[in-house]
Amino acid sequence: FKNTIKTIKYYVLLMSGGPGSGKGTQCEKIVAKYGYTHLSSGDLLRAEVASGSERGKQLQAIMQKGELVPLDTVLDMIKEAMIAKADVSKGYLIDGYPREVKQGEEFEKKIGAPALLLYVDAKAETMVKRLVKRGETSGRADDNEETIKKRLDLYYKATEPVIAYYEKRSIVRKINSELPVDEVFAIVEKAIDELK
Ligand SMILES: Nc1ncnc2c1ncn2[C@H]1C[C@H](O)[C@@H](COP(=O)(O)OP(=O)(O)O)O1
Ligand SMILES: [Mg+2]
Repeated sequence: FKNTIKTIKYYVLLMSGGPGSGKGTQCEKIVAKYGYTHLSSGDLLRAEVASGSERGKQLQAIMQKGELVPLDTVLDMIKEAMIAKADVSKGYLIDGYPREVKQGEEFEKKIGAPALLLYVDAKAETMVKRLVKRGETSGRADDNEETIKKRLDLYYKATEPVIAYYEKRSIVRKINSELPVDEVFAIVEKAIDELK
């Protein structure tokens, strides 16, 4: 690659929040309005597996055993995807990463400091309700009540501390995601526009 990550001066926005809080829904609207490059760590991993590459095969083996994909692998994939879009990107929207404080620290070291963290916040009860409903049509194996409980536990244990970590730098904007989608987006827009 000709570009290094140093040439990437654009905004990095992190999208954080619990499972079912509405991250994906808001990301879609952000992309439509601002044209940012949307990178979802889960999508990147699944695409790598689907490509049949050597790394994809290794990832698949790890995931089949139910183990965690090494932190460096996920981060390298995000970084490569960022570099690949460096010439055309207006900014990056990173969805679902970092999942734990360690991942946030590594992100800083290898990529840089994000400009904003949108903390999409909904009550546990609301997230469960939305995921159960999403599970009726999503075809996602993890949208069932038992797995949802585990994902929520992991979120509160590992991911919420990430928000506290960035709060110290005052880049966190808390978004009330109990509201209807368009009202949530109005708050998101305000937070992004304040950056400019
Ligand atoms: N503000 C809102 N009000 C009502 N339903 C919402 C909502 N935001 C999202 N949803 C619905 C859409 C999905 O079926 C479900 C989960 O949303 P999602 O965007 O897929 O969440 P996430 O990506 O955070 O897991 O909830
Ligand atoms: Mg999502």
